[in-house]
Amino acid sequence: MASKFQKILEQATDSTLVEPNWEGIIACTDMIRSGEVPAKPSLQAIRKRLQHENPHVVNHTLLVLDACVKNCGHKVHAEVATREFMEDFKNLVTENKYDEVKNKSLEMLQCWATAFANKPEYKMVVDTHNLMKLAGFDFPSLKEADAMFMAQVAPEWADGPECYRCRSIFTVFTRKHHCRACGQIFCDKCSSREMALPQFGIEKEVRVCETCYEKKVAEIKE
Ligand SMILES: O=P(O)(O)O[C@@H]1[C@H](O)[C@H](OP(=O)(O)O)[C@@H](O)[C@H](O)[C@H]1O
Ligand SMILES: [Zn+2]
Ligand SMILES: [Zn+2]
Repeated sequence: MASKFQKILEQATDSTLVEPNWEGIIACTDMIRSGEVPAKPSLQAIRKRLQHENPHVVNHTLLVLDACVKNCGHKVHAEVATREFMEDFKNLVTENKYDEVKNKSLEMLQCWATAFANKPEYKMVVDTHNLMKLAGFDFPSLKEADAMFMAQVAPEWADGPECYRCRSIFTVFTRKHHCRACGQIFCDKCSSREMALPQFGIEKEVRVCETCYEKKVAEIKE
């Protein structure tokens, strides 16, 4: 499994990419979020990729990591909030010589530490942030989308025999699909819309259900 994830991760973080490979990034988060690959080996693959000597690879990997933290919930948070992961992540700021890598790492740590401020199970992230602040590292101010992330973390994908909205039973012809916003399971008819989810760091349009789509349209009209 991890090898399939490794392949997708390498495509999503290829050194020749001149802009984010959102298909690849979403494919990584979907594999973890759907449970197709276990979080632990996937985050170890990400952690290893963050040590790559090419700064472009590291920057693309940081985008994958940020999307995983914002979309895959506790199973990823638990892997990030470990001493080993935080030690490596801190080194991206203290050891990496590329400013783009340093700044992106500081921005991500700031967002996570803020989102995890009241979650003792992720104390390692908050402590790392505080220690680096005390050491004089200059953290950027939180982006609005990151503040939204603090309010709502993408829920785990639901499973079930029928569409959450119209209750039609899944068959070989009525396939299962998931809404990237609410994580519920739907038939194609009830989840044929697509939209970006900035609150989860997703800038590419992804599949969402009718309800989440209509909610977003209503918000924009307000
Ligand atoms: O098409 P299938 O072989 O049934 O596989 C489904 C697709 O991968 C769906 O992706 P999508 O939500 O992007 O459509 C995913 O949400 C379902 O969990 C999978 O069962
Ligand atoms: Zn339906
Ligand atoms: Zn939804």
